[in-house]
Formats: sequence, C-alpha cells, structure tokens
Amino acid sequence: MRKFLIGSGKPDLAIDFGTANTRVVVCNAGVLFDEPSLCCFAGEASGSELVAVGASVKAMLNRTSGALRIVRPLHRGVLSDIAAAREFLVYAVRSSVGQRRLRPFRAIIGVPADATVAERGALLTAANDAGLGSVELVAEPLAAALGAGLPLYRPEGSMIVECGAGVTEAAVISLGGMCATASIRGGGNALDAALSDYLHIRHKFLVGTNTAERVKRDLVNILENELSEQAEIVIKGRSLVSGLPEAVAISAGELISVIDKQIAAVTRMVRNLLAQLPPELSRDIHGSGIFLTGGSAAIGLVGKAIANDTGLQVSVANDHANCVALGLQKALAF
Ligand SMILES: Nc1ncnc2c1ncn2[C@@H]1O[C@H](COP(=O)(O)OP(=O)(O)OP(=O)(O)O)[C@@H](O)[C@H]1O
Repeated sequence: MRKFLIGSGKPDLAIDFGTANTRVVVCNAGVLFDEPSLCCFAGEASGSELVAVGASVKAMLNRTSGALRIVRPLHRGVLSDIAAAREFLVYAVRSSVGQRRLRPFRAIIGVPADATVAERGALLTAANDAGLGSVELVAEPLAAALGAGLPLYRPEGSMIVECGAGVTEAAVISLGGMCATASIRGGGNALDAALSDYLHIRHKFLVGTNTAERVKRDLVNILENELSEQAEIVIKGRSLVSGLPEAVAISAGELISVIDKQIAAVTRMVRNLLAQLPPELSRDIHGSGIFLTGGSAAIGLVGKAIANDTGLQVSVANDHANCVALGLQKALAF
C-alpha cells in the first residue's frame, strides 16, 4: 500500500514544508522540528549572509533595519526563493538530526496537490542543494487525511479540507488516491492581509504582519468562547491621521465581516468540488461529512460556513495543525 504514497525505498525523514511553519519528522523519533518558515539575511540578494532562521526570525518581522532582509522561502504554498529554501532546509534537518555534517538523507516532502511541474522541480532542486538525497513529494491533502485518521485505502470516499497559511486545498480520497481536488492559493496569511488592509483603509491605521495575525487569533478566540460580538480588540500600530503610535479598539463584530469574504471563497471551492463527484462518492461524503485540517481550521467560522452552505457535517480533525506532519510520519512507518 505504501507505494500509493511514497513509492519504493524507505525514507529517513519527512518534511511538512509550509508557508508559515515547517515540521520535520524523523523515522522512529516523531516531530523533532516545528518552527516558522523564515530566514533573515544580511546584505544584498547576491552574496548575502544568513544571520537567523526559524523561530528567532518571527519576532524580527517588520522590525529590521535596511541592512537585514527577511525572506519566506515559500509563498502561497510553493517555493518562491530557492536560496532561502535551501538554507532553511539545511537548518531544519540539522536541528532535527543533530549538528553533524548532513549525510544524504532520503526524505519525503509535502507539496500542494495542484503544484505545477516547475514548482515541484524548484522544491526538488532546493532539497538537493540542501544535501538531501533522494526526495519524493507527497500531496499534502493525502498526508493530511492519513494524519487525521481517515480511511484512506477503503473503497469509500472521504473529504478533507486542508486550511493552511498560504494555500487551502480540498480533496476527496478513496482507495489511496485523490479522486477530485480543488484549491485556493490563499489561507490564513490572506486573512491577516485582509484585516491589515481593512484597518488601513477604514481606520487609517497601519499594523505589522505579527499584529494582524494576533488580531485574527483574538477574533477567533472571542468567537470560539462565545463572547459578545461587541467585545473589543485593542490593536496597536501607527495612525496615518496623526502619524503617531496609537491603540484603537475595534469590535469583533466589525471584523467578522472582513473575514467573511475570504471564507466565501473557501465555501465556493468546496461546493464546486462536491458538484464534480460521481454519485457513489457523493453518497459516501453525505454519510461521513467533511474533515478540516491545518492551522486555519482553528477558525470556527470556516467550518460553520461550509456546514451552512452544504448542509453536510463538518468536523475539525484532532491536532488539526499537525495532520500533514502526522500523516507523513505514518507514511515513514509503512
Ligand atoms: N488559533 C488560531 N486562530 C486562527 N488562525 C490560526 C490559529 N492557529 C493557527 N492559525 C493560522 O494557521 C496558519 C498556519 O497553519 P499551518 O501551519 O497549517 O500552515 P502552513 O502549513 O505553514 O501553510 P501551507 O500549508 O498553506 O503552506 C497561520 O495563518 C496561522 O495564523
């Protein structure tokens, strides 16, 4: 059965290389690395020196002087900077297996199901440059379904929506393969950007990347805990009116309308995917419902909107943020 996922030859480690976060799983040892996918370089693009990687770079976002450059190796789920990806992979693998010189580990790496040949090629090049040996790419929705404990290999359809930071993917899986897929190149990061744009345009107020993400998490927290939509979120940044550092208080209710537009794109994608299904798979999904995985599955409004739009049962998988990594871990053990 393992050849459905990773072909022949047993890999040593698995990498969930995400737009926001990367997890590395080592055979027989579990998840040994889980840090933001970020690199910080000093100097110009050519000949620049790597000064920090991973968790330490998160706090540096929007706080660097002109001498430092923060780079995300991935954008919208796929590689956007091969040099940064190579440096990041070296750091992630070394942190997982120790500081010794890297031997050519065999690895499996998660990739969006709809990644193009060029996008896959760029990832393989970066992995090769990082010193990894043979690398196989695994479709992230398959890994997420395996990690969520869905019945991957039965003659029975299961539907997963993997809600990440840079990409949101839906897939219907049966007999170890993806029978139908759909994706949006956008996710939690797009929600952060929408909140930031709203504050900019409506309130003439500028916030940084980390603040926008915190506002989103505060909003989700208020809604999850059924606090009133009147509850206010205090946001600190720079007023474009006064030019000064200020704090504004904005009601949760006002911000819900901002993320509704992003969520509508996800429900449209889910609906379009359901409309393509052969009737037996439709029947299966009617029975089992839809499972949400990925960090952005924490946004309860996503699940509620899909349930309202389709009438189907929607469940958030256990340990939803780690399902791709857990699925890759299971694939290593096959
Ligand atoms: N409690 C939460 N509330 C709202 N959003 C959250 C919460 N926890 C995590 N997220 C969001 O989940 C996203 C990260 O999810 P995840 O780690 O699955 O993404 P990724 O694997 O890096 O991205 P991708 O698979 O799209 O490349 C971020 O946008 C983050 O803000």
